[in-house]
Amino acid sequence: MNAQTSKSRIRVLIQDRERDQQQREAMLADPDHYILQKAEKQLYKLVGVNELKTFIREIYAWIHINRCREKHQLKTKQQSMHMIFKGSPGTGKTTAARLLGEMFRELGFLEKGHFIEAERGDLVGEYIGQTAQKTKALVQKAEGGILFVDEAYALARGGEKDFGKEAVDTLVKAMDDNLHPFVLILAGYSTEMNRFLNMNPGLPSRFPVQLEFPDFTTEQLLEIAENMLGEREYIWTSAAKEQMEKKIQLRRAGKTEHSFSNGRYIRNEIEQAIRYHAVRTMREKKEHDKEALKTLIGADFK
Ligand SMILES: Nc1ncnc2c1ncn2[C@@H]1O[C@H](COP(=O)(O)OP(=O)(O)OP(=O)(O)O)[C@@H](O)[C@H]1O
Repeated sequence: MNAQTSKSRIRVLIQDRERDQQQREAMLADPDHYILQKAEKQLYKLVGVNELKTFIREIYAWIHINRCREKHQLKTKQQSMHMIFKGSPGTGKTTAARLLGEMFRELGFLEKGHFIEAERGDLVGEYIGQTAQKTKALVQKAEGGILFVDEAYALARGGEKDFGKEAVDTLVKAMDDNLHPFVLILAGYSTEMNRFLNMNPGLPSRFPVQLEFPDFTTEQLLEIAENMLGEREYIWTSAAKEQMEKKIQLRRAGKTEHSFSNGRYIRNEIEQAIRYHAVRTMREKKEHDKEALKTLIGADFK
């Protein structure tokens, strides 16, 4: 490292330390406000998902006001936070669940806020007694955090005699256990989730929070793409954007319901374009200027 680089590195470290100190002071002065500001920054990065944004703001307000009420010796009561997320693939359900885990931890609603993702195979066993054991073990792992069950309706696949029913019953029992709190999120496509909830009349009322994650419009997908590029320090030309727009339209048209994977499709396309850009740039020149290193063109989205 030469003298100039080490000086600038030290400057960055000092700046980092000063920023940390400022953050600590802001946090100590008004913790709830600080956490809300931090969350707003993360929400700002999410495109669409208006129901989720409204819900998160409600949670902040509720927890904050509860703390104020406590100071005035007014009653506060815990609310059940188990949730249903409905939406197609790639509409942000997992992203939202992870974000909620982090926020619940910061707000003191959950002790750890960690995220455990499970599907039918993780909960359901093959012989009598195994399902309850497997499900309880997962719930234990999720204690203090989020248990996210994707494609939850798969638990009802085999009907009354299937072990999936035992998994649902075990989950329901664990949900009411206030001594070992966790947040259960059942996720999946809207139609299948509605059918699943209708088949289990005791379930809907146990999930007071039900959020819809609608498919993104083409404009929203382009905005997501632009954000992803920004995060990775890339930009794109208008021809590249047009090319991406065409690809989205074609892709969507060729897909049946639920098979278009929204944000995940965009992430894969961006990552592929970045690889194409690397090959093209390497082939074109030996010396690369900054502009060329960060600019994706139409051909990168071929
Ligand atoms: N609202 C959003 N704003 C920006 N990016 C998003 C948004 N929703 C999803 N993404 C991005 O799309 C990708 C897929 O999202 P995610 O895994 O959360 O979807 P999902 O609904 O859980 O999908 P699946 O049901 O198939 O598991 C991630 O890279 C994520 O960052």
